[in-house]
Amino acid sequence: MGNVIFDYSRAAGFVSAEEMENMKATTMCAKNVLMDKSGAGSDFLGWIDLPVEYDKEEFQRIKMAAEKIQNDSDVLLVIGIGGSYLGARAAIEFLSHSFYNVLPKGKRKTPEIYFVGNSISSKYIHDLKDVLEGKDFSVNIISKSGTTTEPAIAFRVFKDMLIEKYGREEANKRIYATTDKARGALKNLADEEGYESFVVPDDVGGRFSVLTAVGLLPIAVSGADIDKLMEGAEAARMEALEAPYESNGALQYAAVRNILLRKGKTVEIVANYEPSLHYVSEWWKQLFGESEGKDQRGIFPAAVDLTTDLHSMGQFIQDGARIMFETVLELEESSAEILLKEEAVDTDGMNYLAGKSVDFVNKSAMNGTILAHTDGNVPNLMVRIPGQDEYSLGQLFYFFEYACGVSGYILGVNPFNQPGVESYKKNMFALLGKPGYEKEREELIKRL
Ligand SMILES: O=P(O)(O)OC[C@H]1O[C@H](O)[C@H](O)[C@@H](O)[C@@H]1O
Repeated sequence: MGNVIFDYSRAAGFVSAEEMENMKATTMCAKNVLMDKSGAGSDFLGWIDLPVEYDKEEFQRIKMAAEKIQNDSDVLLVIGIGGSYLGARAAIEFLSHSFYNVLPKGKRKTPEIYFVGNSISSKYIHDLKDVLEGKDFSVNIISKSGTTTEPAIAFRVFKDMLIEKYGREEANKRIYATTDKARGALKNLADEEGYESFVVPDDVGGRFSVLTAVGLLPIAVSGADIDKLMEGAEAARMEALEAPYESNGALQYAAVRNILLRKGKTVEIVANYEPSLHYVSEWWKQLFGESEGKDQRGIFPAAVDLTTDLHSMGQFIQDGARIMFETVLELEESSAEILLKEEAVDTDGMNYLAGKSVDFVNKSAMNGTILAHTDGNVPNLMVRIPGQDEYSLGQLFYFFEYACGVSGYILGVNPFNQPGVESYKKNMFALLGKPGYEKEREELIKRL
């Protein structure tokens, strides 16, 4: 089985071997701070050992719950936001059929899976209720704090719908709560109602939680092999912890992005050439955005889907303000082969591609774009993903998490908190009239 590879050879004109060597001491120091647990946010480092020290008993329960949901539900609703949402969605979209939810029965043996509670859209909730009509469904409510507004609202709606359909007792058997092991509103409710519960460990922050029950239960319901996912993460952990700087992809990625930042490259664009990687990019954006964007510092994490966005954002990347570098997620081998045929009349001028595969065209577009962007002064980094499978994805998740921890310490921030997220919440609570926010409400209303 192949390994996820970090390759910055295409950025050689922007990052020299000497600069990399000069960054070694800083990077190794950041790594040591991470491993010694001596840095800021060190209460949240449980993710480092997850691939080897996860709760095996709970892992079995996750598999059993997934099997029950597969057997008694046409649909699973996954309710969560941020780190309680993006990892599962990234994995399911990457590992499943591109049209998973609409495949005819027989072609898909596992339930349809919909994500809700990741916005406050009435229309979205309303329309999802229509989808559920006449279908058996279960709910996985995921919230570490148990008090996040978006999932709490969605949970109210769909819990009601479950109770109406099945009665309270049966509804409670169809609700799976993933939350804090001992505290919080959701934990209390789960205990009172007897929902099957899974744990978000205290020392694992939301954006680092994909390899806990937060990600694993929905991923298992989709039919993906969560053992292989953990094995991939374990392999990447071994490399991240043990390989020397010169051959350690995660450390090198952390070093290169900080070298580029110090040269004024304040935006990193993750680019993929496969639609099924779209949510991996979204997951990556939260990981790096919440970890590094603080104290008026950080690299702004952006993402494009290519070649789609070459017809929209491509102009800016090639030719706009020179503030960015690009990290290409390259899927080494497509999981499907489509061959182009020769047509009798070559109206569209595409006959020169007859006999070639669509993936050959995609890879040529990718290689051409990398050279064009590099020529346009956008340093290009590559992360090679060996295959569209669980083992590769487990590696990819861990690779980015580890690089993120090290990179945050190089930057000099606490990579494991997110104080800035509270500001909008305070204003929203005040405007909603939440008890305790009366004074803030008065002030805000004057400003509106
Ligand atoms: O799991 P929860 O407590 O509901 O949190 C869900 C998300 O919302 C918060 O506002 C944080 O910014 C995220 O880091 C977190 O992943």
